[in-house]
Amino acid sequence: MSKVASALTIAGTDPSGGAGIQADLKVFQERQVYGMSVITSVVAQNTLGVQDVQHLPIDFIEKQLDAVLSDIPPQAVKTGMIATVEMMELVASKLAKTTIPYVIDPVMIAKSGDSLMDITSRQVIRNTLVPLATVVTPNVPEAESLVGFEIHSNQEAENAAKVIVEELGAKAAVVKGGHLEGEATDVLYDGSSFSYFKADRYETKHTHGTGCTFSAAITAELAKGKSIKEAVTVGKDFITDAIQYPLALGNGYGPTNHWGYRLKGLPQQQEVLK
Ligand SMILES: Nc1ncnc2c1ncn2[C@@H]1O[C@H](COP(=O)(O)OP(=O)(O)O)[C@@H](O)[C@H]1O
Ligand SMILES: Cc1ncc(COP(=O)(O)O)c(N)n1
Repeated sequence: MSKVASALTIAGTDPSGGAGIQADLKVFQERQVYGMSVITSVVAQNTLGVQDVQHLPIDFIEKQLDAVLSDIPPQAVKTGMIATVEMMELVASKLAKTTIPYVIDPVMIAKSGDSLMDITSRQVIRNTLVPLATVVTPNVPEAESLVGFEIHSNQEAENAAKVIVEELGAKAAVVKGGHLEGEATDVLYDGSSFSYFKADRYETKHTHGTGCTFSAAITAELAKGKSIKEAVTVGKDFITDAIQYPLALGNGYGPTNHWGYRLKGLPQQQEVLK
């Protein structure tokens, strides 16, 4: 009997399937990792935006965490949408008792512009969850919020990654360049050196869930025992293929293609822009 690695995502939902828990579980499966999930908030959203959010009661989130952690301890954990201070404190108290590799995607605002984390929590995440992280994967606005200065270049992204590690206490940080100009370049700092992960930038509006997909792939690789640098390399390839072979679903910012990597080498699909 072969033993499969397992990974846990603690996040909000996306009934349209492109982001949040639904995206994470698809990516875990694609990376041959057994996926588990704890839901923090139920979100009524689609490719057009967020229509409504219901946070689950804190004691019920705790019951879900205890149910999973006491029965099938994962080899890696990721958090996505953790909207409130209470939720951050709960998750931090559980993860502080473990040594499981932990990826934080500090989800703050959806691609549609809707807020997924309240303003106070954006400050509190720095002191609660970030110090526990193996890797933090902020996009540019999230990194700016974490470090308190603006990022317009790869050099400023490097500075931000360094602050997240050396001042906020994460083991490593990848500042993603999806929101910058030019190539889609992400900067990793692991406490000793910087690594650059570069890909062509594709002209597409189907970027709903890119951050979730990237961080879930990194989590899956850490669960399999890969190093941080190896995991980010796989995550970058995985998200690039997921963006490169879009599905053209929905009427807004469509989801990425979570099996895009299987199409590697084929001509890029034609987008059907609606
Ligand atoms: N248009 C694009 N073409 C290629 N890669 C992209 C594109 N947009 C984002 N990426 C990549 O997707 C990943 C997620 O980045 P980003 O979109 O910035 O995150 P988020 O979803 O958190 O805003 C990063 O590796 C980034 O470089
Ligand atoms: C529940 C949930 N979590 C995260 C995102 C962010 O998605 P993106 O990766 O497009 O910023 C989202 N829209 N919904």
